[in-house]
Amino acid sequence: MQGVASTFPSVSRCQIERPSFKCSAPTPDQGINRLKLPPTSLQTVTQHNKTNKMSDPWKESFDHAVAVARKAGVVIRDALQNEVKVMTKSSSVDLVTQTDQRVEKIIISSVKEKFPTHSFIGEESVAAGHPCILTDDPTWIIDPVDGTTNFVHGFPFVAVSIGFAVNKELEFGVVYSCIEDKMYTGRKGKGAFCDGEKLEVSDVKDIRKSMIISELGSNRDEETVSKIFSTMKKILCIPVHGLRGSGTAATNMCLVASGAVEAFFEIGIHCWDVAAGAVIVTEAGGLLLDVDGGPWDLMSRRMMSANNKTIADRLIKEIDVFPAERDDVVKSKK
Ligand SMILES: O=P(O)(O)O[C@H]1[C@H](O)[C@@H](O)[C@H](O)[C@H](O)[C@@H]1O
Ligand SMILES: [Mg+2]
Repeated sequence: MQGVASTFPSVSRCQIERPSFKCSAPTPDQGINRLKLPPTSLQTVTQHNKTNKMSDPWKESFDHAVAVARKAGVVIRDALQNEVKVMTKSSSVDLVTQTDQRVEKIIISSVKEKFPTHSFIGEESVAAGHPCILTDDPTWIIDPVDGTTNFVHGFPFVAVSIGFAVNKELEFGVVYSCIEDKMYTGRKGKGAFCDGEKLEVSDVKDIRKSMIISELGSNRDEETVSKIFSTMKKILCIPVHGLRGSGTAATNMCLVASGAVEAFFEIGIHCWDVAAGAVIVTEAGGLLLDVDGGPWDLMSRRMMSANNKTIADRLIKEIDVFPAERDDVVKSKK
């Protein structure tokens, strides 16, 4: 499928001064699914690796995703110390920086080198005109900087998000919340973790005891904004304990997985915002639905992720749905 974008579009620029961050050096991964081999002969080790590859075919890809996400996070943290050149994509509030583009190139080129047959869907490659179609190929679904607006303003929630799908099914997700220095991971059938600690969604069933997270998005069409606000008003007035937004869908989903909030929903997100988080939430015991209660679809740009169906169904009743064009719509070339 599509490869790395050689050049990203050049768009309108302005400059912004931001507060600088002081960040500690990253710590090594603490026991994230590390393979422990007993001391034994080379032959047995080789045999063990072969068996392991068959029973756990995506382990190498997963380990690589964790390593490259951490490396990307270091690049993002370093970039926070400097002035950022801000460019725009679909509208004046859809921001992109050279860091988004650079980090995506770093991730894709490192994956290509190790796994030359794999495919990619990356936020900035798609912005540069690459197709956003999921095939049966092993596919890396990448948001190099989830929370670009946060990054531009120095609001301290920014994540590298890497989802991985095979035969159109998500196999693992890695979200590195790089300013907090938290590594979230999920692998199909193998659980979800944050820095090696197992994650579990909250067991709250009473919506009146819940905390919900959502976003205002980057659509400034008045009718859409009214629907977003009317939804939030209705949810607040249920009442719920609180309504929050971190500015990154990937981080929001990790907060559902961690049990810090009961649910995250948004219309207008893209597949790269939620592919990794989807695995992390489900592996932590949560569920994913469409915002109308139907089955969730990665390309639909709609997401309801919750700790349980009682909470999800109650929220779905209050959502004023608005249209968002699917990610996999093939645009005709003019
Ligand atoms: O563009 P990036 O990668 O920063 O991602 C988006 C967020 O993930 C959304 O939840 C959020 O609502 C915003 O639309 C934001 O753009
Ligand atoms: Mg994003």
